[in-house]
Parts: sequence; structure tokens; C-alpha cells
Amino acid sequence: MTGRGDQSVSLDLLKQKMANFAKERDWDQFHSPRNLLLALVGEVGELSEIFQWKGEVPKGLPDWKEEEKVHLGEELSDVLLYLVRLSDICGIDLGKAALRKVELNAIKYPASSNTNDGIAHTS
Ligand SMILES: Nc1ccn([C@H]2C[C@H](O)[C@@H](COP(=O)(O)OP(=O)(O)OP(=O)(O)O)O2)c(=O)n1
Repeated sequence: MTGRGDQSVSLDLLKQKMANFAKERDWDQFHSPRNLLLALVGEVGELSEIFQWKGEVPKGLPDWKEEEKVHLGEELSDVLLYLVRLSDICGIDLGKAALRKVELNAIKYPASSNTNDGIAHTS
């Protein structure tokens, strides 16, 4: 494993690493918006398979084997990496866009509207 320990990982670092990865393999030609979107959806499918047929699972996944958690981390990473790459190729600053969206969400769903019934009020 080549993890970065306690260091925080920025979207910018992941963007740069994906750009280098593609460049070194001459894969920029394959990393078109549509191809990346399809790859992303495929990885979401692989992520879903991990939870498929398990029913609801408790937070923190206390009963999962270590290898299952490692696998989950890999599939979550594939989704993130393709999302970061897709955003980059489309010229979207994902970090900025996500922060803006969090702000928009807070306006749309003010904390005072929380009825504590566990149901998201979407209209
Ligand atoms: N043209 C490609 C192919 C792969 N990757 C990178 C991004 C993903 O993080 C990972 C995806 O690799 P695989 O297609 O081999 O998918 P998996 O790792 O999920 O393997 P498998 O489908 O065998 O489980 O590699 C990429 O950037 N561009």
C-alpha cells in the first residue's frame, strides 16, 4: 500500500495524479467525457454489488471482514477517481462546485426546517 498516512488528500492532488496516469500511458485519447462517465457508472455498479443482497448494514460495518472493507475502499476510490477525472476533463473545478452546492443545499433546506422525523423533505 502506498497510502499517505495522516496527510490530507486534496481533490487537486487526485486530479494531478489521474492526469499523470493518463499521460504516461497515452490514455488521454480514451479519457473523453462520455467514456469517463460510462466508466464512472460502471464503477458505481461494482460498488453497489458489494452491498447487494446484504440488506441494511450497520454504520461502521462492524461485522465486515478486513478484506471486504479494503475492497469497499477500492471501489469507492474508483468512483471518486473517475469523478475527479471527468470533472477535470470537462473543465469543472469540482471542489469549488461542491462547496457552492453545499451552500445551495443549506439555503434550500434551512436547519430550522428540520422536523426530526428522519424523512428528507424535498419539496
Ligand atoms: N482507461 C482507464 C482504465 C483504468 N483507469 C483507472 C481508474 C480506476 O481507478 C481504475 C479502474 O481500473 P479497472 O477498469 O481495471 O477497474 P477495477 O480496478 O475495478 O478492476 P475490476 O473491474 O477487474 O474489478 O483504473 C483509468 O483511469 N483509465
